Amino acid sequence: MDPQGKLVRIQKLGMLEAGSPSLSRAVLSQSPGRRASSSTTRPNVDASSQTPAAFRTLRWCMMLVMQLLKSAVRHAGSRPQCGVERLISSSSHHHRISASGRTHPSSCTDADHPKVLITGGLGQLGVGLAKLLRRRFGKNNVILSDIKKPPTDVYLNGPFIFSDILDYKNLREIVVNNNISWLVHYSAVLSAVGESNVALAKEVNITGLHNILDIATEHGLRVFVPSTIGAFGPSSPKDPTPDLCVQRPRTIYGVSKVHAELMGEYYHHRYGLDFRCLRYPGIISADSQPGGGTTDYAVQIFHAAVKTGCFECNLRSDTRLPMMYIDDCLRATLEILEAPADTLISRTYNINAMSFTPHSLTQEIQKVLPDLKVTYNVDPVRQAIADGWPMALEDSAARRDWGWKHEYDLPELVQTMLTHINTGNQVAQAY
Ligand SMILES: NC(=O)c1ccc[n+]([C@@H]2O[C@H](COP(=O)([O-])OP(=O)(O)OC[C@H]3O[C@@H](n4cnc5c(N)ncnc54)[C@H](O)[C@@H]3O)[C@@H](O)[C@H]2O)c1
Ligand SMILES: C[C@@H](O)[C@H](N)C(=O)O
Repeated sequence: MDPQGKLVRIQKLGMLEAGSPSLSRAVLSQSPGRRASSSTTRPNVDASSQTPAAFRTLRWCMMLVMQLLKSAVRHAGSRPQCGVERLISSSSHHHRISASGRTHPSSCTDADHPKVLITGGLGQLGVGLAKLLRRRFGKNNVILSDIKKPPTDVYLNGPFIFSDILDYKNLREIVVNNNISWLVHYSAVLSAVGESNVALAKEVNITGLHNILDIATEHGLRVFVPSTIGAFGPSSPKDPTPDLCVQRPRTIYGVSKVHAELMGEYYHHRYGLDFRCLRYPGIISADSQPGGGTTDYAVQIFHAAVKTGCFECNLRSDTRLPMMYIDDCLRATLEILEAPADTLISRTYNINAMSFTPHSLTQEIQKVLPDLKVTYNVDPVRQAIADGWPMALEDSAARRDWGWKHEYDLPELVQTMLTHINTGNQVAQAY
């Protein structure tokens, strides 16, 4: 790591940015247009005597055009969309991307698409997001990365690279060598694991985030960092929790996520970083396991219901939390990544889908599997965390600004999860 060098680079970026308007003012003050006003007092001269001035004018015009072209190229680099896509995303209020991501126009070549790096990609969400983005942008344009060894099917399904977000130099090398234009930052230590290893959570969630933001700023990347219902605390309004309200979380996970929201927004305003952030509810998925959070029970109960018919829940039966099916979460992520910058009134949005308690989830699963038995053995650490979290998120700004709309409520969630897990089991048994 090279904090000193990073600071100097960021300062340089700031100076360049702050310096550019005065630079253009200086160029303009020397412009022939300004000189022309003084030349109006000159006596009439014939065309041949104007040649040096005309030449200077021409040269100045060419320089101006070059400047404009350079800035257009820079701009295109930070918002990499081909013409057809730009049309699609500029109407994203009305245009819905299917969860399969198959709406992308065939006229775009691989080179027109963003080149995406996903950090922490082998957790609950990364592989699914890579699938969705690869369908949309092409297999080779989406690189998964993590510090773990990928399962063979993941390794074979598209580019995978080792990346430790705490290794600044290595991260920068990956961004440069792969011409990365979008960065999805999924590496994190989640709420329950964070409470059992605060030092690790601080390192990964705070130092790691600093590396990501500095590299994204240095290379003009669009960067997505997920936040969470865990960014709120016991003193936040709970039902529903608005986008803007008191945020005093009591976990290191929550503190680090509020820090991420604020740092990202600060870099956006200070350096023009294209930072985008969604506060996810607890995410439910069938074919990937949760990584040590407070909402994990809501995934584990489905597997237990299908495999053994019994489940021991570590939260109280009346603990109501916001939850979302993974397809909705990943589609929201793609939608905010593609939203035209001028539609984003804010850089951090709540997204909401459904809320349930262990009891109401059990009842819904019992409609399909009536023999399911759930007992309760409350984990005080997880329960204390959940008691400080929202019951529902207020997400009208996301719905208004970039057309967010969830598709899965509790009955669809239960049906889809049970179907996926059953199908997965049948496929596994067939081998
Ligand atoms: N899953 C949810 O319910 C949920 C809800 C809200 C927000 N989020 C956020 O979404 C993101 C992804 O969540 P997830 O559930 O996939 O998390 P996860 O815990 O399942 O996966 C995190 C990944 O980060 C990796 N990682 C840890 N240290 C690293 C390092 N030094 N360098 C690179 N990678 C490292 C881990 O190996 C792991 O694969 C996280 O930022 C999380 O906070 C998730
Ligand atoms: C809610 C979310 O951030 C994560 N699933 C956790 O429980 O920690």
